[in-house]
Amino acid sequence: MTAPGEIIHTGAAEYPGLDRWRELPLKQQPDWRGHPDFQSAYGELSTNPPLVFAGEVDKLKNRLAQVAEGKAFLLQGGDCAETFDDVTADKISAKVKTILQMAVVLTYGAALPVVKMGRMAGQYAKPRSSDMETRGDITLPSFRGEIVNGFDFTEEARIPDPKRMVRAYHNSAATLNLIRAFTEGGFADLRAVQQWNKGFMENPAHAKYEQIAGEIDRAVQFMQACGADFESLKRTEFYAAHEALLLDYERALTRIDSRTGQPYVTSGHFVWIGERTRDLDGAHVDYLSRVRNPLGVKLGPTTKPETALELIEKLDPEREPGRLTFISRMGAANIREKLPPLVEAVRDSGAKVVWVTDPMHGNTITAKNGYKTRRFDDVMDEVRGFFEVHQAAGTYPGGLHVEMTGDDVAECLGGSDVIDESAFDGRYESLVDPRLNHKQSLEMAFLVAESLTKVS
Ligand SMILES: O=C[C@H](O)[C@H](O)COP(=O)(O)O
Ligand SMILES: C=C(OP(=O)(O)O)C(=O)O
Repeated sequence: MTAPGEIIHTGAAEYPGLDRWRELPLKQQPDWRGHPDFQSAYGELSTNPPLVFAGEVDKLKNRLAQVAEGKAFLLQGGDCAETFDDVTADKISAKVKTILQMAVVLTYGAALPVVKMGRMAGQYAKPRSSDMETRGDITLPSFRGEIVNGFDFTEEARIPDPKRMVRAYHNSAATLNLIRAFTEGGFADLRAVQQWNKGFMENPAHAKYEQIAGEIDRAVQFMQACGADFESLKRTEFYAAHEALLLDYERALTRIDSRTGQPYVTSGHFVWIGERTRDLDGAHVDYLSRVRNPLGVKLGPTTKPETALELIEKLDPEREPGRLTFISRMGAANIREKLPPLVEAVRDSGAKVVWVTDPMHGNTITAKNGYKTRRFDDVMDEVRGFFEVHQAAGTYPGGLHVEMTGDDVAECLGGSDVIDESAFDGRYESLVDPRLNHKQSLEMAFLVAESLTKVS
């Protein structure tokens, strides 16, 4: 049996310091190192092929360096928690389609390239506020994402099972394969994406976006008339991102890049550290400081300016362009007060990070009928606050990070095609946090495009 923290030699990449995290406080993990299947699952992941290639990861870092310079915009979107059952062509294509649609609208608004990234192909681990969940008089371990345990409220389902990491790996591979096929194989054709957006405009609830939708349409027609190379516009880059929460999984999928001799997390192109695990002396910050991927860190309302600066020091000591993205998730009520000191401190330090807004996680409420939800108006208010703060500080609002889906779910309240609480029964599918549905996601893109048109 392996003691917690013991280094397991199963072929996983060896690199000086890479295993230092094992000696540090490690939050939000299942207690499964003694499970009879742990070693074999870890071993299998350690020798499986990487899901992404380090060269692609470097390319993304270059794209993010452009964002940090204010020359591109970043869109990160996808599920709160991916599920194994949702690894289907329909669900994946709906998500990719929605992100591409949003990206076209944002590209027009920003008049800049949009870096497209899914919370996809790896977003299987969830941090929880509480280790236990109680329903009636039964208390069981919390659901921690399908990479760890099952959602069903039974004792058996909630036992962490390391074999789930292997299933998550294979599901991520299948998802990534389809994303690559879609985005390389013609699905991303700008003209097709524009046709999908026309479908959105047919709903009278969206008439207020007519002007900007018409402008985009004319721009596409103009490009066509000028003989623009639509062949090259049939393909697009699309990157995979997830929270690097489960360090056994991330460690097992770390590989040494044969070109540079440097370690990369190969479970996705971009990984982020969550609000609950970003302790300066914790295992997550240490581990991710040692891999070469571009990294995100979530910053909630309790973040102090000096913490943001120390995170830069730890995660990006070389000040490498595109290395670090700060994803603020303050809540609509806080952003105008809490974000400015952070943005100003980072600006004054001379460090260049990408600033992204996550307008979801600070705006969670419980609906009267018990569902976890978010109001579309609060989400949009936080986005507006984000732009205002950056405008006042003379810094660049670099992107959006949203929990969304391509399906017609009812999880967040509001939007022009209004969702109210009565729609939750039957159309609420998320296993953890509420997502914007397809229409709400596009509506957000139109609203952000309007703000960007004013900024640019
Ligand atoms: O997605 C984020 C977190 O996992 C989630 O907000 C935690 O939710 P909880 O407070 O229900 O545990
Ligand atoms: C858990 C998440 O966010 P945060 O760390 O900001 O709470 C998330 O993005 O899934």
